Amino acid sequence: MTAAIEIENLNYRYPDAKRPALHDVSLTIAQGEWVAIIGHNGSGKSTLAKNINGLLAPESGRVTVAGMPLNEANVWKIREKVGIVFQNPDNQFVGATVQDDVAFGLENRAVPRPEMLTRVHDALVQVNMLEFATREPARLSGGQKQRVAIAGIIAQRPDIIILDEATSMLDPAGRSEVLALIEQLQARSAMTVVSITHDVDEAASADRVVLLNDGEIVEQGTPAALFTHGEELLSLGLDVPYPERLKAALRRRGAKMPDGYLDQEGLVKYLWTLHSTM
Ligand SMILES: Nc1ncnc2c1ncn2[C@@H]1O[C@H](COP(=O)(O)OP(=O)(O)OP(=O)(O)O)[C@@H](O)[C@H]1O
Repeated sequence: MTAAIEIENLNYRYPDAKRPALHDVSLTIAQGEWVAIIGHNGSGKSTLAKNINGLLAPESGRVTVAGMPLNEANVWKIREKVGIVFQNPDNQFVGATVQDDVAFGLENRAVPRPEMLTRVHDALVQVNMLEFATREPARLSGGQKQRVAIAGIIAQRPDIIILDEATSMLDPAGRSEVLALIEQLQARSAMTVVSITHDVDEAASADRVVLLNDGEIVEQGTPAALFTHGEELLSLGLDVPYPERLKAALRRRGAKMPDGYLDQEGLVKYLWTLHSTM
């Protein structure tokens, strides 16, 4: 299977910066995979995303997206394959209504009107926002706004969706709405998802987590493998998922807790077994 994204020995330095923002980064992301990129502020996450869709050009190294080498000749074709959802839902709206907004990217690409209507309808169904089609985006909740932003992207049928801190400005309800949607999209349409995030709970939903520190990949693996190194993550200024924090707190109070990573469901099951042996 061809990789969705292949990054080989990528180096990037901002003009006049003393240190490179990315140093010798190599990363292959399979089609249909969900990879979360985590790291403290300034570790290079956004710079990496901008190197994937050609907003920045590497100093050295190679980036291949959907089988195409990223270069001046391919950059526009590649941007059609990669949709990015940004952090602030309020900065992403251009349409007066939800449906206009979702149609905007298609109008720009001169998609014929009947096809455009079908795609807008389908995208709104997928994000469960069809009943809001004629509403003003400004009046929606944060989670709903991000779902509309995602509809605008999926209407364009990209192969890859990058979430650049897309849930960080949302309240917990909005965050879970958007995460549930991403999980569905990935499962149903085998879309490749790259989520750049500070939110370890979002990272815990991914297939693989990549940890960046000072522009380098310092660790990667399944969320279960990575989050068992809770202490190390904390030392890098990162949080650990709630079940791991609860586990550590219970251990401090003398409860016997398993060593391996537990997601929320696993922790609940384990707590029941503790309860039934008390
Ligand atoms: N436009 C710029 N010009 C110069 N240096 C920059 C620029 N943008 C980012 N940097 C620097 O590059 C490094 C990586 O920044 P980047 O924004 O990629 O990190 P990040 O992990 O996305 O951070 P955050 O979580 O705060 O968004 C940092 O040292 C940052 O100060």
